[in-house]
Amino acid sequence: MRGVPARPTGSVEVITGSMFSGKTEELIRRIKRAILARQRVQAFKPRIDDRYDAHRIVSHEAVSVEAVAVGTSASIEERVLDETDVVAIDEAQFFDRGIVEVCDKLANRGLRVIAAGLDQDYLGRPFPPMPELMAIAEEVTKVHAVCAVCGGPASRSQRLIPQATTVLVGGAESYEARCRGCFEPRDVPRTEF
Ligand SMILES: Nc1ncnc2c1ncn2[C@@H]1O[C@H](COP(=O)(O)OP(=O)(O)O)[C@@H](O)[C@H]1O
Ligand SMILES: Cc1cn([C@H]2C[C@H](O)[C@@H](COP(=O)(O)O)O2)c(=O)[nH]c1=O
Ligand SMILES: [Zn+2]
Repeated sequence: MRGVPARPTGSVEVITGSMFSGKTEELIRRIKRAILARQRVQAFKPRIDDRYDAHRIVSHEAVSVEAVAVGTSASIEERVLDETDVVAIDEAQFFDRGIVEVCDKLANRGLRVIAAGLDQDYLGRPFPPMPELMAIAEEVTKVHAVCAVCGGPASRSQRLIPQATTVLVGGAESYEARCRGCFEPRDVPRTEF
């Protein structure tokens, strides 16, 4: 019987949630499983995120994998090799809007694209370009941290220092995970705005 012509089916998977929710751990888990399945994986991170290591994706628990740090979504597209099966991207919220089209194109070429990133900023607003990335994804996984105040499931990132720019790279010294009830989006002193 003549079957459907063999054509690799690509896809976009998004892993999202607040800070400390395990997005990077889940991304690394998927990367490791793909490598075990002998798939060729390329991992990328935004150059701006130099918190733990410039050339590795590193979780808050210090689990890490090798990655290429790039400045723009176009650099990801340029660097993807013909033989690559899986493209993994961490901190996708730090990329320009072009990341949506790049992920879409790669998936249309038959690649599996896995992108992890924050869904909300420190004020609880959708963090572009994550909403658009989630819209074009085949699969969205929302993970939760533990609320630093009440111990419930946390969906928000509470900024602890008075800085009112959307982008502020940092870890536990500047942010904690909070649930909806404990989140105080206006905790930053107004004079600092
Ligand atoms: N409030 C918290 N809730 C859950 N995990 C936390 C919390 N604070 C620190 N962690 C640690 O962070 C790890 C998750 O790190 P990571 O995958 O880098 O998260 P994300 O990428 O979502 O910021 C957890 O395994 C845990 O050890
Ligand atoms: C809420 C929020 C976070 N950031 C920064 C802080 C960290 O550098 C990353 C998130 O890292 P994680 O792997 O999810 O822990 O984003 C920011 O710049 N602006 C914000 O509003
Ligand atoms: Zn709470």
